[in-house]
Order: sequence, then structure tokens, then C-alpha cells
Amino acid sequence: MNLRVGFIGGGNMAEAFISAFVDGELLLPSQISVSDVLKERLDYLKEKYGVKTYLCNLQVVTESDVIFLAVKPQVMTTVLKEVAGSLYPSQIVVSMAAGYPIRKIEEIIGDDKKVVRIMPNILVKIRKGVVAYCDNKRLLDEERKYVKELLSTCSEVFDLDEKLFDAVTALAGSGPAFVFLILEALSDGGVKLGLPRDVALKLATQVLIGSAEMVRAGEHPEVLKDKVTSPAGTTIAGLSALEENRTRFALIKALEEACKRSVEITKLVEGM
Ligand SMILES: NC(=O)C1=CN([C@@H]2O[C@H](COP(=O)(O)OP(=O)(O)OC[C@H]3O[C@@H](n4cnc5c(N)ncnc54)[C@H](OP(=O)(O)O)[C@@H]3O)[C@@H](O)[C@H]2O)C=CC1
Ligand SMILES: O=C(O)[C@@H]1CCC=N1
Repeated sequence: MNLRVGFIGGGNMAEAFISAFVDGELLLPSQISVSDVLKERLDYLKEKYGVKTYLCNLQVVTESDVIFLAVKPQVMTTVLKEVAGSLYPSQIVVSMAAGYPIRKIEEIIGDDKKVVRIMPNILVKIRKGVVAYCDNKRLLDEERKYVKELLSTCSEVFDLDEKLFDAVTALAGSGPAFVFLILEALSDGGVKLGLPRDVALKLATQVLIGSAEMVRAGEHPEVLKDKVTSPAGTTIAGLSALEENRTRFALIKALEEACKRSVEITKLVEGM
């Protein structure tokens, strides 16, 4: 299968996918079309990736077999109502909007349409993302396979029940922002101790990458943590400060709050 792919909304996530698809040579720029309300944004995407761009969302619908909806959840209802009459049951609609359920999409465009809901993260841009995947069972096996292949070129794809999407949104969707904050804070700590800013950021980044790689290689973080921590040494002094400041609790709470917000967004959009 070699389908035409469209994006409605040409913001951060659309660019992350476009960049991954084009740079990964999975799709030709001529197979990709994008629409947005901002002409400057479209000019930027056309110049950088060579994709086709339109101010009209319906043009993307006309030109695409797979249509990614990459607008904010609060804009989804308007966009879905706009495109509903132009969609064919053969087209595949892929929504990445946080908190926007499949049943709401079907309510607007019809439950005869092929609908996929994903929760990606910004790391797809460098083809190291994760994507949670579910669909409304209307896709043919080969279509489902194609969409997942497309997504797996830039991410690890997890088949998950839609009821887990609020939790996945918190951990995987929002997660990179929490990690960027941690990286920034570690760099600041280094600067406070006298390290040059660029050295501090590079050290913090390498520590994070290496630590994640060790966990990925199979050892549990708790075991690894103990290997770093000498009796009466430096690490336990630092860990003790983290515990005193309830760092674990703060991270758990961050995920709970992000998840709660995803549920709130669902309630909000269901009233639209
Ligand atoms: N950013 C992330 O890391 C992640 C985001 N998501 C989801 O992806 C979706 C997109 O997020 P993100 O890329 O960050 O958002 P952005 O705001 O960066 O991109 C959305 C784009 O859509 C444009 N837009 C607004 N209204 C319309 C319209 N009616 N028709 C066409 N385009 C329109 C916006 O223009 P303008 O700015 O002028 O409004 C903007 O350029 C969201 O639903 C979000 O929940 C999911 C996982 C991760
Ligand atoms: O902040 C948000 O709402 C979006 C969804 C997950 C990441 N960014």
C-alpha cells in the first residue's frame, strides 16, 4: 500500500510526523498535504519539507487516503463538522487529540467511517516516539497494518484499549515535557555548582540517555540506583534531599493531574 497522507492542522505534532515520514524516506513530499489557518506556517512547512499546503481543510480531505487530525481538542468538533460531508467511508481518519474519544468523532462524521485514535509524543520527530493505538474496528486488516507500519517508522506502537488513553496521555504524551523540565533542573544544579551552562546541559543529557539505555537493557531502576549509592557517600546525600522534597510524589502527582485534565477535556468536548 502506498497511500496519500494528509494533515489538518500544521502545528508541532503535524511537523513531527511530517519530518519523520519525509526524512525517513517513508513518503515522498508529494504524497503529503497539510492544511492550517496560518499561511506563514504553511509556507514554512512547504519550504522545509516540500509538502503540498492549503488554507482549505477540505482540499486535504479530497487529496488524502489517510487524514491525520492534528488540531487542538477544542478545535476538533468544528473541524470534524466542516469535513464530515466530504469524507468517504474508504478514507481513514486518524485523530491524535488528547481527550477526544472515538465515539465523539463517530457522532459527528458517522459510525460508518474508519476511525483511528492515537496518542503520540513529540519524540516521533526524531523517530524515537511512542504511539498508543486503537481504532473503531472498521479498518480492513491491510489498512490497519499500513497505518501501524506508518506509525512504527517513527515510534514504538502500543495497541491499547481506549480506556487507557488518559493515562497514556499523561505518561507518554505529556511525559517528554516532564523530562525536559528535569533536564533543565539538573543543568541548573550544575550551573549553581559552577559548571559552564553548556557543559552542565551536555552532562545532564548524557546521564539521562545512558540511564534510560541501562534500564532498557533489562535492569530494574531500583537495582541500578542501589549500585550507584555508596554507604555514607555522595549519592545517598542527594537521594535523601530528593525524598525530603517528595520528588517521587511530585512526579506521580504530575501524571495524576495530567490524566485528570485529559478526562476533563473529554467532558468538555462531549458538551460541544
Ligand atoms: N504537542 C504534543 O506534544 C502532543 C500533542 N498531541 C495532540 O496533537 C494535537 C495537535 O497538537 P499540537 O501540534 O501541539 O498543536 P499546535 O497548536 O501546535 O497545532 C495545531 C495547528 O492547527 C491550527 N489550527 C487551528 N484551527 C484550525 C482549523 N480550524 N483548521 C486547521 N488548522 C487549524 C493551529 O493554528 P493556531 O495556532 O493559529 O490556532 C495550529 O497551527 C492536539 O490535539 C494535541 O492534544 C498529542 C500528543 C503530543
Ligand atoms: O499538553 C497537551 O494537552 C498535549 C497532549 C499531550 C501532550 N501535549
